[in-house]
Parts: sequence; structure tokens; C-alpha cells
Amino acid sequence: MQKLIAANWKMFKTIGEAREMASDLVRRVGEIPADREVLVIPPSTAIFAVAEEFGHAKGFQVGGQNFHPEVEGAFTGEIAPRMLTDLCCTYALAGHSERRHVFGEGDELVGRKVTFGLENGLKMILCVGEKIDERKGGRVEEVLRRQLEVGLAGVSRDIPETDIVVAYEPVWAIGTGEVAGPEEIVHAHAFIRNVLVELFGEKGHSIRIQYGGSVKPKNCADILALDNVDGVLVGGASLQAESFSQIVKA
Ligand SMILES: O=C(CO)COP(=O)(O)O
Repeated sequence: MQKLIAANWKMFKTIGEAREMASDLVRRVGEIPADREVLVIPPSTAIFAVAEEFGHAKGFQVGGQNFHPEVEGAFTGEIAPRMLTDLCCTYALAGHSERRHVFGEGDELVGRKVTFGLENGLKMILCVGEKIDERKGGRVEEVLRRQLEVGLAGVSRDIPETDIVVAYEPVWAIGTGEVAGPEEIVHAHAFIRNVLVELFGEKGHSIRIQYGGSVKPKNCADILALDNVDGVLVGGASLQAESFSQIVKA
């Protein structure tokens, strides 16, 4: 299965900055390794500019960080999945910890986004992960199970396995420089794999599980080599072409 190497730019980069980085990235990466898929997820204002810079560069994709699960309507400030596909997006995120914990999104809303995005032409990356107090309280599995079961509740068992991705992002490792240790990653990913098999049967073995949280050029090869790590979702280190191109090729 191809590893999914994704850049989450969060609320960084104007159109000009995004264009510059996108063209630099294409130049630095050159040909994407055959076993990799590359996805850049800019703020919505810069998605189309990045898609244009990627142009015909083979294999570079763009995605959306968020959307509202309706076709269209009176939802000031929101954008719809069909507006993301209109901007050439192939993927979107749901349930990122910043959406959950800064903007108060709960599991049910996250689940509606996953289902609605899939029904409207997007592949969906469901982000899950425990907070530090949940880890200290021995509740990692309980939290992951709930986020997966509710987040994937509306997803048909018949969807292609490449349409859904789970990103394990322990909240305490995001933007802190404190990457989860190999045992923590392997344990969490194995647990997620088991839940995916419970939910989707055999297909659960081929649904990709990304790791996210302080991924850098210097640690990404080791992380990508761990069991059940089928890609990475990168924040800070995805903002420079130099570091993200190293991660793509690691
Ligand atoms: O939130 C993340 C990706 O979605 C991870 O961010 P950092 O790589 O900056 O820790």
C-alpha cells in the first residue's frame, strides 16, 4: 500500500507564500517515490493556487482542512465539500485535534463530516488522539475506540479502502516537539488496526493509519518504518519545502 505523506499547513501562508512553497516543493521532490502519495492541505484561501502550481506535476494532490457537512445553504463562514472538490481537492480532514479542542467539535459532528465528505467526492482523513490527561489516566484505548466508532459510524463497509484514512495524532505531541515514542505509536496503531478490522472486516487491514505529532525530517524514516504506520500527517515541518521534501523522500 502507498504511504500517505501529508502536509497540514493549518492557518499559515498567503496565496503568494503558498505558491512559492508549492513550486519549490515540486522542484525539490522531483519524481515522487512509487510507494508514496503526497498531499498538501493549505488554508482554503490558498488551495487553488497550490493546485495550479502543482499543475501537471504527477502525484501532487491538494486537500481541505475542514468543511461543513451540507451541500450549500445559509452557513456564514463555512465551505461545502463540493467547493473543495471544485478547487481540485481529493482529500479532507475531519476531527483534527484543533477542531475538536479549539472549536469544540464533538464526535457526532466529526462522524457526520466523514460520511458527508465521502458521499460528496472526497477521501476522508479521520484524525483521532488522546489528550495528555487521558493518557495519564490510562484512557488511551477508550478515547481512540470512541473517536473511531462514532467517527466512522456512518461509513459503509463497501467503500474502497483507499477512501478512508485514520490519522493518529496524540494531542500532547502536536506542535510540542515531543514526538510519541516508538512503543506508544506501535501500541496505538495496533489498537486502531484492531478496531478497523472489527468495523470493516478484512478491509480494515488495508485502511491506512498515519501518525502525526512533531514529525520532522530527522525522525520520519524511523516512524514510517514502524508496524501499521502507513503515512505521516505533518504540521510545523511541512511549512518549508526543504524539510517537507526530505520527509516525502525519507
Ligand atoms: O497537527 C499536526 C498535523 O495535523 C501535527 O503538527 P506538528 O507536526 O506541528 O506537531
